[in-house]
Amino acid sequence: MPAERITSTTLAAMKRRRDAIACLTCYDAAFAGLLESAGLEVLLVGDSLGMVLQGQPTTVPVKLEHMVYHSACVSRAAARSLVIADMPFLSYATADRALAAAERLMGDGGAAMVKLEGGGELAQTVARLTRFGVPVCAHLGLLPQSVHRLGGYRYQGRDDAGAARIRADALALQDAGASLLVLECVPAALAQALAGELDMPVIGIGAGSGCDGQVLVLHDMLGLLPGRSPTFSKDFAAAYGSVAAALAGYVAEVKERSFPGPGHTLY
Ligand SMILES: Nc1nc(=O)c2c([nH]1)NC[C@@H]1CN(c3ccc(C(=O)N[C@@H](CCC(=O)O)C(=O)O)cc3)CN21
Ligand SMILES: CC(C)C(=O)C(=O)O
Ligand SMILES: [Mg+2]
Repeated sequence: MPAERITSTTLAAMKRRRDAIACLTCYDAAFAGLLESAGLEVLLVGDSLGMVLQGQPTTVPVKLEHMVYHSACVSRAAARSLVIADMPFLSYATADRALAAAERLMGDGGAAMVKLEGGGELAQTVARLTRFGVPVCAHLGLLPQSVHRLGGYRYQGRDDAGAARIRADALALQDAGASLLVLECVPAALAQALAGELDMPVIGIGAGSGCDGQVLVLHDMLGLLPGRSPTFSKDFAAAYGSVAAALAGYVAEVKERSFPGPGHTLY
């Protein structure tokens, strides 16, 4: 009998038990099988695929079609893990567009949750999605789709005003119905405080070890992008010697909260 599917309810229970959530990005069926076997609870079909698979300079050129295709590849091979699909650039610029994008990502792509980048300005959109049965993961801190406004991939929430904005955004999105939060490139102290305050689990990337779980880009943690991976990432393939061992080592280090260590925590 197949094990029960992981949902946002499973992840909320893990948070309450202080059981760390292990997540990686995943873009195809072969890796989906390996990641699920290694014990990853969450597979994120990230729009990072634009940079990692397509060789684009940013995630901005990624299209809904691309996300639907890769979500379908991953979800076909994942029986138990929660498959989250990124909504690409501007595909959730209005609530109507977001509902149409969710229809494709879940209906054709087989995703069980969608993720969108932004704060309180998205509360109405998140409320509409969740009211119609679309589980939503929020994404705060460094927002790669806003790289042309931000001027680069830099840490966010480093001053009091920035930290207060991220906190207010997180509370607004949780109130609107978001059931998960990815916090990218914020100081570890801020991420730990938010994880303590919020009911929804907080999955960190470059946000220290005080989160409820961790996510990395698969190709970074497998050392497939030498010289092009962020400092907060770690080459688990170099540390463990094979793909399967790297995935198992990542899950173990996330669960025992030894990753990210001080060397992978910038602020
Ligand atoms: N391969 C890859 N890994 C990622 O983690 C990733 C992507 N691609 N594409 C989409 C976004 C972009 N991300 C990035 C990209 C670069 C940095 C970076 O170079 N950060 C600097 C810190 C800058 C600062 O000090 O504020 C670093 O040294 O890590 C961070 C996140 C995270 N995501
Ligand atoms: C880095 C994660 C959080 C992401 O959004 C992506 O891979 O696109
Ligand atoms: Mg993304």
